[in-house]
Amino acid sequence: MIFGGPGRYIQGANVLSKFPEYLNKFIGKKSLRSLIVGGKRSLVSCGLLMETLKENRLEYDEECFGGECCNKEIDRLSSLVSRNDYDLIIGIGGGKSIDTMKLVANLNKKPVVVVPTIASTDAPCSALSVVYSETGVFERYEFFPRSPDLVIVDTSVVAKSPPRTLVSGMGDALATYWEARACLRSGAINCLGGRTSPSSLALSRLCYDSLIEFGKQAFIDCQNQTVSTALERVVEANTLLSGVGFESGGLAAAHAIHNGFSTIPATQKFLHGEKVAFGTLVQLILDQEPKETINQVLNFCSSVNLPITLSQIGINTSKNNFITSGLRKVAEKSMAEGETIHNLPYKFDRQTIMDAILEADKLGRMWNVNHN
Ligand SMILES: NC(=O)c1ccc[n+]([C@@H]2O[C@H](COP(=O)([O-])OP(=O)(O)OC[C@H]3O[C@@H](n4cnc5c(N)ncnc54)[C@H](O)[C@@H]3O)[C@@H](O)[C@H]2O)c1
Ligand SMILES: [Zn+2]
Repeated sequence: MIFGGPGRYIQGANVLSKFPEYLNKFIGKKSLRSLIVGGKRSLVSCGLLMETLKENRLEYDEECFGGECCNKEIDRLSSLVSRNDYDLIIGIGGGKSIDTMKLVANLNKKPVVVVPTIASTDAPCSALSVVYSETGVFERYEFFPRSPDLVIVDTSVVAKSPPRTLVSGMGDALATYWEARACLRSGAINCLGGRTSPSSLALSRLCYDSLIEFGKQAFIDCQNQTVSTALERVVEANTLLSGVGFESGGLAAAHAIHNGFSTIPATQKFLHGEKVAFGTLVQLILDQEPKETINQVLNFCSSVNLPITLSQIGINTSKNNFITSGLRKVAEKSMAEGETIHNLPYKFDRQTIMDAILEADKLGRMWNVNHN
């Protein structure tokens, strides 16, 4: 088995004020010239980071992220790094800018510090990036020899982020235990090239249990911009536990179904974790999980507004040609060679996957009718 994790993971309210101290302690250099890259809103939300760098006379340049982790953006930022020979790369924001900067840092053999400003995915801790086309269609996973050197999550920044992004992170984290368990059962190879470790399964389970126990309260606390125990526990679940859990545990159907949905343009305005949540439901159906488990997941999703039907991820099954051609495209993409759906302990044909997607939608619609 192979188990991996970030060099150091730091989480708490206002931890960004100690950024120089952490750099010194964990990156091991006193004077560094950094490139900071993030989206406009994430750069604004990290004012404390910039102030602290200035106070400590640490040089940095800021660059705005273009919005997609695609070859064009990777090349643009990579040439900026090689032209200026920065000592350190700081990727801030959501999953896309973080993935881009992990990739850029690895291409240029520079240390990378990740500062998530939203707890929307488990991208911060992993040693891989997900690359898309310029129009947002999933292309490939890029794997690196090392995990990020440092991940710093300031929960006072996350508490002020849009609650929908925290919820999306819960959707991404919801899949982790079920996917890792499938990999352990099938003996699949995890994202690091080894077998799933029991430790990663235990962390994935803690991730799932944290969501069930604290998810709804964390959602309320984020709406009130309050750093609370529930928020801390969910940020840890979304970022650290899910990150280590999926990477050392392995991915399976939930993420493959998500990648399948990337072929449907109407789903692209929905966040990664929102589609992964629906993919989790599909995997539970493929896994023939008992009704109680499926109901627990449906109940959790609806308590935090995670999608449980196709229409909640933008697909109108009665109006467009989803049933006649879209559904087949989703199933085909999710079954492409190398896709993580093949990590399930049994083999499926395309029809079974199409049926499972429709069954998940049916259960979700019934749940909404009976509980709203
Ligand atoms: N590498 C991995 O291990 C891994 C794991 C999971 C997901 N991912 C990838 O992550 C990506 C999805 O990430 P995402 O859901 O975070 O989307 P995203 O990166 O597009 O971010 C969502 C939105 O939040 C905004 N945002 C960021 N910080 C903000 C703040 N403080 N306040 C307000 N808005 C803010 C961003 O500008 C963006 O518009 C996908 O490409 C997915 O494949 C990668
Ligand atoms: Zn994910």
